[in-house]
Amino acid sequence: MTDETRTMQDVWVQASDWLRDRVGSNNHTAWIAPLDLGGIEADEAAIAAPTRFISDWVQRHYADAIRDALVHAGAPVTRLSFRVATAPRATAPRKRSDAARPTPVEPEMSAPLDARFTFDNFVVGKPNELAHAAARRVAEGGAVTFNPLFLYGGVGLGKTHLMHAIASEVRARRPESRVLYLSAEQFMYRFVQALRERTVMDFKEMFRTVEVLMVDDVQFIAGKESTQEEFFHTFNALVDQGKQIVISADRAPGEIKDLEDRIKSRLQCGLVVDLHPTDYELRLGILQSKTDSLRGQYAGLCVEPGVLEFLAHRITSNVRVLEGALQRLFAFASLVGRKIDMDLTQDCLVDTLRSSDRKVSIEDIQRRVAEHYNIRLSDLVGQKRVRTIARPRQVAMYLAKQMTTRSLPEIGRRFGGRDHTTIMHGVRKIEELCAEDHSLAEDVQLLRRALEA
Ligand SMILES: Nc1ncnc2c1ncn2[C@@H]1O[C@H](COP(=O)(O)OP(=O)(O)OP(=O)(O)O)[C@@H](O)[C@H]1O
Repeated sequence: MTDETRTMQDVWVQASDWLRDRVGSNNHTAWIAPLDLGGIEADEAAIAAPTRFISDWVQRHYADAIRDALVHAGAPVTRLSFRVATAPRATAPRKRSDAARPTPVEPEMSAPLDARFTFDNFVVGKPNELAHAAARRVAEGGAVTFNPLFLYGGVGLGKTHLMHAIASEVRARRPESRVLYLSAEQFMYRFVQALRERTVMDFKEMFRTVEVLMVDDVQFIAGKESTQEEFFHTFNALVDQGKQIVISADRAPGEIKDLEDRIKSRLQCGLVVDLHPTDYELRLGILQSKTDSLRGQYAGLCVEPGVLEFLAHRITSNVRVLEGALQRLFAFASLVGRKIDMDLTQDCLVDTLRSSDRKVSIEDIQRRVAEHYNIRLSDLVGQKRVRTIARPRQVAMYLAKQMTTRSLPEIGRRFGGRDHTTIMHGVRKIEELCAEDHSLAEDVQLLRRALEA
């Protein structure tokens, strides 16, 4: 071994240790440990990864961290190049070439977990309490009581947060059990790669030997036939073995278009839980919790009374937007040296507040439609079937579907606990009628404009 390679290894060992703190030890094992530092030329470091998948993932998620780590270890690099190494690595912590066959589940199969997405950091309120309880139940382990756990809900309501929390908790409680967490997109990507490289048997074997399989955003496989087929078999094999499966999606299984019926019905076999849109109390709770952690980052900054209540009241779209607004307030206040009060909030969040203003709620729609047709709101959401009430009700259902991001089951709930198929029927009916009935089409346009105003 030459001096030069020894030095290179020293640099890499030091950088790799530093990265462990930065990315967390699970991510380190999965993504950093398999890498090698091939060499440094001028200001460019050559990083060797054992597979294309790892190489792509690391480039997308850890390039900046690796650059920082190398600088920290005394190598002033500004650029990285990646290559897939075929030769056995000299200092590999996990040498693939040493293994007689691949370990049943390679750590790199699992996507990295965000260390902030834990149960401790998840604020529980009425809209998410069932999803939270079910997620906790799965994370605790023991006999599998529902399989799969299917979590669904609109954008930014905490699905991924709960998925990561389950995976982290299982790994912490039972480090020996293999938890595989990945998005449906990664599942497809790996499957296609296995087809290309003729390693489908390894692929099957790897998936079928996990204890807990977690697939995020499963709606992604809709319309992708071979991936669906493979997913179906993987799913069945794991359920047969009594292994836990957790799935998330942006809508209920029955509502995912272009998903095979047999998969839909499989997904509905376990516990299907909806993360409801947040209510005021939950938003306020989340803001308070995030404020506590931001105070740690921005020492000396505090939030004046009334600001969090104002935000919880005005930003109702989703938690991601709420979080982003609060972060922006802290960053802005620290930059301009002002306190976080109502004035600063109005100055800093003009755009966010304006776009929230444009949001229409199902309640607004119902109220407006009831007024327009001169019927009582209670009748609009009630059970009467006379045409003079049933038709306006369908108009309101149609507008709710068109003008809000709420799912059909969610709309059904707001219309006196109706089934999502009833809502779908109502929406279609109005679509059809509008094509032939001008006065109804005009009514709908009028209502829409009034609601948007
Ligand atoms: N109840 C909650 N408590 C604390 N943070 C939350 C809660 N719900 C959501 N968040 C935060 O909101 C952000 C968005 O959540 P997450 O990424 O889990 O959404 P999602 O439902 O997976 O949405 P998408 O479908 O867009 O990926 C995250 O930063 C998450 O930590």
